[in-house]
Amino acid sequence: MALFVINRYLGDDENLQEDAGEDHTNALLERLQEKAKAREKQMKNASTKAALCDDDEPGIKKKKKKPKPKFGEEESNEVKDLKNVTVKKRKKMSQVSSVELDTKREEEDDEDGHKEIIKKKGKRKEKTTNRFEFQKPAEIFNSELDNGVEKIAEEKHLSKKKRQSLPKSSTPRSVDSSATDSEMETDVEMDIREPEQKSLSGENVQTEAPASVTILGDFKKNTIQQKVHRVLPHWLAQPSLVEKDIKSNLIPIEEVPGICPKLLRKLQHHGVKHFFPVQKEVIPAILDGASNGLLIGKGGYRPNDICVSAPTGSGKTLAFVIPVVQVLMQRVVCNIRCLVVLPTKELAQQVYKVFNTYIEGTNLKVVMVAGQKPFEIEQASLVQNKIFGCQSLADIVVATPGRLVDHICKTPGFNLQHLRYLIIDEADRMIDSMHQDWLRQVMKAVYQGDSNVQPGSLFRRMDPGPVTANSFSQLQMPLQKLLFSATLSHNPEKLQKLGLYLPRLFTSNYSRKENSELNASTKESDAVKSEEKINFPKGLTEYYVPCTLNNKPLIILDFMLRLKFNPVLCFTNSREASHRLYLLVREFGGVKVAEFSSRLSPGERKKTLKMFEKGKIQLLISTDAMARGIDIQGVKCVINYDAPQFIRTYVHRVGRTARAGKAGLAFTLLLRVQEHNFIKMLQDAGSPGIEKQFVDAQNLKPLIPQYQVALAELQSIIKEEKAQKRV
Ligand SMILES: Nc1ncnc2c1ncn2[C@@H]1O[C@H](COP(=O)(O)OP(=O)(O)OP(=O)(O)O)[C@@H](O)[C@H]1O
Repeated sequence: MALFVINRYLGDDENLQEDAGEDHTNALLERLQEKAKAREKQMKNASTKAALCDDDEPGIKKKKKKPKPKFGEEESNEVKDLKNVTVKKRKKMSQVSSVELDTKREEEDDEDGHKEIIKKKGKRKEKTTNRFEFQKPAEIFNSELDNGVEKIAEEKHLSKKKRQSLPKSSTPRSVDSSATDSEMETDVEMDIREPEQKSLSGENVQTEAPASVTILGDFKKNTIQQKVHRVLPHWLAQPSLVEKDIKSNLIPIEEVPGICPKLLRKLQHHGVKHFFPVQKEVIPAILDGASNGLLIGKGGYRPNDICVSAPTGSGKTLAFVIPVVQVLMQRVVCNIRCLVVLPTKELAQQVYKVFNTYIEGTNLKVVMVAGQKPFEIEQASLVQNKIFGCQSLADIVVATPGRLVDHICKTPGFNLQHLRYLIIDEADRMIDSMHQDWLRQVMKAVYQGDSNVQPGSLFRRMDPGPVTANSFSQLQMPLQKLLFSATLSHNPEKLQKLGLYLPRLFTSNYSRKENSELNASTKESDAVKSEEKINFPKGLTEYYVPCTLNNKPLIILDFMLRLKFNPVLCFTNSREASHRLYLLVREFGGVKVAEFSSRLSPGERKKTLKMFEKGKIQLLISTDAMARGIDIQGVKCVINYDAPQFIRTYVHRVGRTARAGKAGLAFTLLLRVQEHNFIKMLQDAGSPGIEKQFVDAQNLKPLIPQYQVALAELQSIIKEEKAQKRV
């Protein structure tokens, strides 16, 4: 019976009858023992793996005892074992792949019955524990399990001791470096991290998935080149160099080729015996573009457009006035051949004056349309109505963009079809004002007569388009754009807005080293640097004066009364600030002061400028209306009462002194909070260096009583002004 039961158990019942005997009984018993051993081993493995999963929890104490498998449950235990192996493999895979897979692994773990673990533990802890599982050799892990919680506690104690004995820097802290010591000590993870660290340094550590496992979607970390290196167009990368130092690079006017004797005499008559570096380079280039006369370019080709970037006060105005006057002197019929566009009325007035000086004694006529005079008067100065049609009265028009567009749209006979030169002064500022649409209007006016040109006409103007054999077969009446600024952008995207034709760049913002670097491999940072670098006038000395909001006006008074700076041009950031400071200094007394801002009418502004030029005003307080281009002889000192926000503004403000190779001083009053950023802005722009200039508080003390009185006066004046405004 016993044999029968054993045979049934071993699944041999069909042989029971045939093999009955003593040998057979012994064999059966042996097999039974083997089977029992195998089952015991399986059970042991199963319980170990279950404990392994439980051990994921911070409290290993929670290790659950697995119910003993019953007969007939072997198969299900094997399946469980297989599942455990799969979980391990998956975890190994997840370590190899990126963090992105973590979420997926969480889901997989969930499916495998590890929900509780994931819920209870933070993500950081879970990752650490998982890593331990794959990297730690199985023997260490099993022995820990065998010895139970007590052994682990013992090890914890030992490892803590070991850590304490190690120097701080050598204590390995990988993931949990941010956690506090107390946090780590309460966590069993720290105990098991010790062997992990050891295994990390060991050679046999298996960090990759086993060869039998195929990892789908595995990837290697490739460094992707994210930055697109910018390559400057050749004309920007290879500009013509304009020397920065005016004084040591003067050239006698006779040595510059192509200037007619009449103009040379005129130059000498006005005290110009030498050309400045920018004039030496640019005048011949403009003359060269018209070497075949006014109506066709050199060799019949359209001449290159020209961009000039040279420091403030370096003589850019004369660099375009002289060649334009020389070329236009050849004209027979009066038509608008040159249009100069500038941002402000005052600047237009100044350039108009220079043109007038050099057209004297020729048939040329220059007209200014900048809103200084009523619109009708400007119209009458531009066009004359005759029996046979409208006749232009101007060869050269100097204009501000707004007024120019008004005349293009509203003045009958205002004709730009014969325009030969379009000069854009303060070009960077004019690019910024492109939203006014003035350039499109001008170009439309220049090419509008295209369809009306007679078939037999010798010269015609075609809308610029692709260069074809046909476009070359016609003689083109060229339009050449000339751009000037002290802070001309070298940014091709910005310049592209101007629709330049094969431009040539003349610049002082340039060094040979920088250029060769740019040329070899135009790194973006280099390109940006060269783009932002600005040249300051050689004779300029820059200072900044640390101040507080309260002592700012006192510092200005100290400069004027004690240090006797005269004449001083002082800039504020708003017309209100200009007005208040003007009133305060006026009420304080002892200084001839005036203000210059849009508060004044154009007439008042003109008068103020004249008085300042004549030395009748010691301190002129202005907004940025005067920052650009204004050329006032003898300004020895510029003070930035308010620090400018942009480097371009700073460069143009301080550029009102140290002009034409002379010396000049620039002071900027800086609040403590402004100092760092301001100095950095200047350094980035390539300033030769700004020095700190302290004003002794003792020097300001004697001014305080009178200053208090002036302040009280100022308050009542402001109140009155506000009341008047309301009425
Ligand atoms: N060759 C020269 N010889 C003597 N003086 C000159 C010469 N060229 C220009 N100047 C004088 O230098 C001063 C500055 O010239 P200009 O106004 O043209 O400078 P700019 O480069 O246009 O300055 P900004 O960028 O500030 O407009 C003017 O007073 C001008 O008369």
